Amino acid sequence: MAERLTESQIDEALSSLNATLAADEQWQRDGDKITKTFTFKSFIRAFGWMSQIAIWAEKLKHHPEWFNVYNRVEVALTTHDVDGLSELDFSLAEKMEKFR
Ligand SMILES: C[C@H](O)[C@H](O)[C@H]1CNC2=NC(N)=NC(=O)C2=N1
Repeated sequence: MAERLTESQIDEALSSLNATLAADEQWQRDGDKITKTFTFKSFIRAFGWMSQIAIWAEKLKHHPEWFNVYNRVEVALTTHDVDGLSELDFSLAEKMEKFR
């Protein structure tokens, strides 16, 4: 089972996740979640990306909270099993960036 990360582990994981991302592309901390809004060229690009991520989510057994309107996908990652953030949230976030 996933383990709940401590505050300092979260700070470190978030810095590492954001290290290669532009200032306007950064993940944000929102309590027990990390969040980001992805914008694509079209709805079909957004939905194609969501389909790829859905397959990874099944593989990782870790699923995003997300909301899609047209070319925009608002993502929130959290680990319900530990009532907080775990390594899985950061692994899924990395996949999201990789397939972006
Ligand atoms: C048994 C199963 O792996 C768990 O219920 C998983 C499924 N997907 C999950 N996804 C997320 N985001 N948090 C969880 O705690 C979680 N738990």
